[in-house]
Amino acid sequence: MAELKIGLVSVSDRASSGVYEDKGLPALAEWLAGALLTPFSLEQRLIPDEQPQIEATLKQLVDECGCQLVLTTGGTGPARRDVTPDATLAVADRVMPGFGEQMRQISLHYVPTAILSRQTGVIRGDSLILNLPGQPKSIKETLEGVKDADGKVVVHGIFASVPYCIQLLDGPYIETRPEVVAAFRPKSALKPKE
Ligand SMILES: Nc1ncnc2c1ncn2[C@@H]1O[C@H](COP(=O)(O)OP(=O)(O)OP(=O)(O)O)[C@@H](O)[C@H]1O
Ligand SMILES: Nc1nc2c(c(=O)[nH]1)N[C@H]1C(S)=C(S)[C@@H](COP(=O)(O)O)O[C@H]1N2
Repeated sequence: MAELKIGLVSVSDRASSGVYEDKGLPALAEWLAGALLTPFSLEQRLIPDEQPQIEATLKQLVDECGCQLVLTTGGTGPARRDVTPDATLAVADRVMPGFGEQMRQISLHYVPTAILSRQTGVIRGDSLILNLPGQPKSIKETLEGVKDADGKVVVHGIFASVPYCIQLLDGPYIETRPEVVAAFRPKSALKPKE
């Protein structure tokens, strides 16, 4: 089975031009390091809000680098230069609308403007591409979901569904730290204990 390779794309005019420091890529990498038990490698890109460049980056990460999962952050809103979902849909073979729906559900627990994010999820080839909002704190929020004071899950994070999705796309078997995010699979899809 191929090693798990994850592409990270931070889409930001200001971070990519040095106006401010990029916090998107470090937040994604840090969250994954804390959440995944399965070894993985990263391909990271910091690019401006330019649709052709976003499309080319997504294609490269999936088609050339072999990333089974690509997470983008930024550029999902309604502003004229927010084009990440448009680029994502342009390179998609199939749309996975549930990811965007679930992220907006989660984010409504944090900000009333959650509905302004056009974020989506798609499949290209055998890879899953997911758009997260640009606010660095929204990365943990959307991947992990909403928990109460005792750590009990109130709204499932989208990452709970990612390992099974990758498995259905014939990718590696991904295991997570349940205290961060529990990966859900039907019993029939669980790997037998060694
Ligand atoms: N890569 C990033 N690093 C640090 N902070 C970010 C980053 N991307 C977004 N933010 C923060 O989140 C806010 C909302 O993100 P959004 O993607 O809408 O950015 P923006 O206003 O389009 O600007 P830009 O593309 O120049 O980051 C930004 O105003 C900024 O405070
Ligand atoms: N979890 C979470 N989701 C969020 C936000 C946030 O702060 N946290 N910001 C919202 C806002 S204000 C906007 S405009 C949209 C789009 O943000 P983006 O353009 O940075 O992707 O995401 C929304 N979703």
